[in-house]
Amino acid sequence: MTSHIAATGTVVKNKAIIWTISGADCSGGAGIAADIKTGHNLKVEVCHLITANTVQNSHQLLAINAVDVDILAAQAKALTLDKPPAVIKIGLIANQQQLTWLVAWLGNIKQQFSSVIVVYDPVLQASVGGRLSKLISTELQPLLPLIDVITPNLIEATQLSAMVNSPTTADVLTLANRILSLGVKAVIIKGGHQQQAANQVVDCSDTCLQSLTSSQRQVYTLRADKIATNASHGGGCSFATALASFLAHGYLLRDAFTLSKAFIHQGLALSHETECGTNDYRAFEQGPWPTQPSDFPSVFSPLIARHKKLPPFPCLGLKPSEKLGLYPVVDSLAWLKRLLPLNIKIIQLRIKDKQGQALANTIAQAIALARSYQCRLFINDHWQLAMKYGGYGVHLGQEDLANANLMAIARAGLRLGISSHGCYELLLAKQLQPSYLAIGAIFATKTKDMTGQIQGLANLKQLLALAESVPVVAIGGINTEQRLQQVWQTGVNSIALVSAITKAAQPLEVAKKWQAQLV
Ligand SMILES: Cc1ncc(COP(=O)(O)OP(=O)(O)O)c(N)n1
Ligand SMILES: Cc1ncsc1CCOP(=O)(O)O
Ligand SMILES: [Mg+2]
Repeated sequence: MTSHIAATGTVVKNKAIIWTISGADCSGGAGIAADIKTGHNLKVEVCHLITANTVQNSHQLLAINAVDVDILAAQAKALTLDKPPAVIKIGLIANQQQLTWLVAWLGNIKQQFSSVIVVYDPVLQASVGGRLSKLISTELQPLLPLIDVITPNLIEATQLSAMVNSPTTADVLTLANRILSLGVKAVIIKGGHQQQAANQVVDCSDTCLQSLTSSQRQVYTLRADKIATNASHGGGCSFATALASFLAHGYLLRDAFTLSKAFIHQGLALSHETECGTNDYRAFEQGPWPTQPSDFPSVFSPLIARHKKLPPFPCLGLKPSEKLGLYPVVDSLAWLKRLLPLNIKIIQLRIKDKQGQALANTIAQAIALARSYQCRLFINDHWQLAMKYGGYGVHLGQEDLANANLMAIARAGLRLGISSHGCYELLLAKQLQPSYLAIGAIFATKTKDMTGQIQGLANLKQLLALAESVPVVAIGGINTEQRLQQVWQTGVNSIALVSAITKAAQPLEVAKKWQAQLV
């Protein structure tokens, strides 16, 4: 959402704009129709450039009439002046002329609007059967370096990767790596096309491989059970447009991917519920912005695979509906000594500038001190020392998790709090069954570099719903009473503060006053 000041002086919120460059399916299931419905449901404005008019029904593709490239060029020119895109989603490219124009035009638009993101769903075949495009996959090569995210299914991914290597059977990651080597910045390979026998649960995993730097690649794998329904016409188009919409709203790729998979799961589940015994191939059911935890996928990662047998971490010992309230995060024993007498229920020691014996001594004393006040003390990062000195709990970030012995922490009976920045990380952390989930940064903060990871209040509310019964701590930039109240009203269990207390002129007064507001 962007905003501008209107002539009246009021701030006008503009909807994010996406463009879809794709074919029209007269049966209303796929292509432009799906894109407009998805964009509408996901609260973006959709401009559409139609590449071809197709004649198809639920059973077959009968004809295709490609649109003249001059019309596409004129539409692009007119819209660039009026409604510049945040994200461009490309679907059907009908022929070589369109491809040649698109490659030249995308090169220009990316220079003109450096932040524009291009999502490409490589539609060559119609799902009702028959070729939609005159192009063969090798001809797509010049387009690929202009693409930020490509979203092939397994069959399309195999065809694309054959440009790099002979099409031998390969695992999904090998396919994804080959596709990245063609110049796209990220690939999401959709695994939903596996066949499903009656009453059989089929795992439907989608894999995203993102190139972060020339040598660094990041994998995200999301799993859901396949839903048996005939209402999946346009599901692929809807997935790519959902991704475009969430990216246009400013979500990171990992979160846009997670939300898009939830959107598709929700739509398939909706149609499954209303299925009435017909075998007709029907349009994918478009639902609203996904919020139900049951629609969200599970995260699969090496960390999760290593922790299949991890028991749940101990809970925080709260009475039903009791909240932790104020959660000061401080960096010294001196701060603990000042704050613990205030009767706070939770506090964190977050030391970044000590090592060796000095660090160990501080942590040992902190644990003993907090115990004497019966306060829940979480030690940030230093889980071995927290275990060694019989601490109450540890707080770990997502990067810290990789190097921590979670089984040892759990077996030692320590509580675990985990940081998360968005829905992908929240779902991952939740699968480890922590004692609490932290969500941040809610607002911009000077305490830690959180570039690209500011959640805002609306997203915090959505993440809270996904956390279900796990207590949520909000953190980051909560430094005014107004912000404190806004965050508290979302229903979080606790609010963590660093600078609002440690940089306050009268820290104890602030801590007391704010603590009294969080009941
Ligand atoms: C309550 C709470 N939430 C988040 C954090 C951040 O932890 P992490 O991501 O590991 O970053 P560092 O604090 O280690 O810089 C936290 N400490 N506490
Ligand atoms: C450690 C951390 N993790 C997410 S935001 C943040 C810093 C919070 O500090 P402040 O309360 O001063 O904004
Ligand atoms: Mg940490």
